[in-house]
Amino acid sequence: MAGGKIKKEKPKPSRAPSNHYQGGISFHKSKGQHILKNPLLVDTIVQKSGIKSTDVILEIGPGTGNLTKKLLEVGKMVIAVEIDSRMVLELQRRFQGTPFSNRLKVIQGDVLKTDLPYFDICVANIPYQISSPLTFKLLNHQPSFRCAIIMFQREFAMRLVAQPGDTLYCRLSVNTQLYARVNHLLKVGKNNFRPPPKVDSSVVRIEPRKPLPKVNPKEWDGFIRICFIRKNKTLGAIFRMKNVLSMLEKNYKTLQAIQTSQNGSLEGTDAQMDISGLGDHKEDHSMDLDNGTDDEMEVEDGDTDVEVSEFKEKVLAVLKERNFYEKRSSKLTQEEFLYLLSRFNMAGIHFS
Ligand SMILES: C[S@@+](CC[C@H](N)C(=O)[O-])C[C@H]1O[C@@H](n2cnc3c(N)ncnc32)[C@H](O)[C@@H]1O
Repeated sequence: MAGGKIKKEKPKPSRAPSNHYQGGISFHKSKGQHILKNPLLVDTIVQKSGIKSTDVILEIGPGTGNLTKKLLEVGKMVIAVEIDSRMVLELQRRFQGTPFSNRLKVIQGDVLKTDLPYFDICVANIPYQISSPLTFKLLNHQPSFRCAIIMFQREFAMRLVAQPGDTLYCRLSVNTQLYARVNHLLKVGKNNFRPPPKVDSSVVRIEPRKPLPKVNPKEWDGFIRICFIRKNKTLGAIFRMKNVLSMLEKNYKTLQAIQTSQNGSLEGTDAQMDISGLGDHKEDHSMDLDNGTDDEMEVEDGDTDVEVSEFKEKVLAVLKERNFYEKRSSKLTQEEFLYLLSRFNMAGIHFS
């Protein structure tokens, strides 16, 4: 071999231990099947969850059971909802005959269509495509649970926790934070999963507010949708838009007609109502974040001004209080949104 190059063997990249059970199953991307393969990460998630030995834990999408096993070690009981019958079989095989088997209940089905039982805490590495409806299904769950520790796509997680003024502050942030305190717990890289997803992930803690705010979810949703039509425009500009004003005027007249005929009122619309509809944030999955306009709805806004009408004056009078007219949704706090909605409602202006 004189003169020949000696080929040095490249050191193999150090990997996180991956001795977790994979069950020899092929994973379906369409079901968001990215299995946690790093046991150290699973331990960290469980430790950060603050599970008590008396807790009934809800796990969504247990897969082959890598997280499930750790949850069974610390909690009283695990209720796991899994859509894929192959995974359900794998779980049964894995825990059969172990001391865990009578503390694990597996429900086969789509979590979005399943009536969830009582639980104290939810810990889950979920399929990312159901992030938004699942979050609002959980927040709508009664009796309320202590907290949920959930792995989300990083960008979705950052939207959940975004504060007024942050680029990612959007309808999803405002809606979630109305019903829960949300904290970012942990950044998780792609290589902790098998197969690795295309995007990075984050673990978030969601703690439902107790009591829930007294707000009509439909009114709130209608109002917030309008405020975020163009989140960087002033509220004055948004509420002068022809489509917005004519929609509000239609609501106003309908409600006036109902009240006159029934001598009724709009009471009885508190937080007991279903909030799961707030999970419609399709636009929030977008990875296309050009200059903060990602959260905007499709509306015509060329023809902004309608002729000065009594109704328009009514709307603008509310906005001129505390100078909301000049403010933008991208910087408005939860309290300001709640205040403004209550002022609109008091003026007879409704959003649903
Ligand atoms: C990201 S994997 C997590 C697997 C496992 N928890 C882990 O961390 O290794 C998501 C799991 O959710 C399941 N899943 C997908 N859609 C679901 C749905 N709508 N309802 C319940 N489970 C679902 C998948 O089959 C898969 O097992």
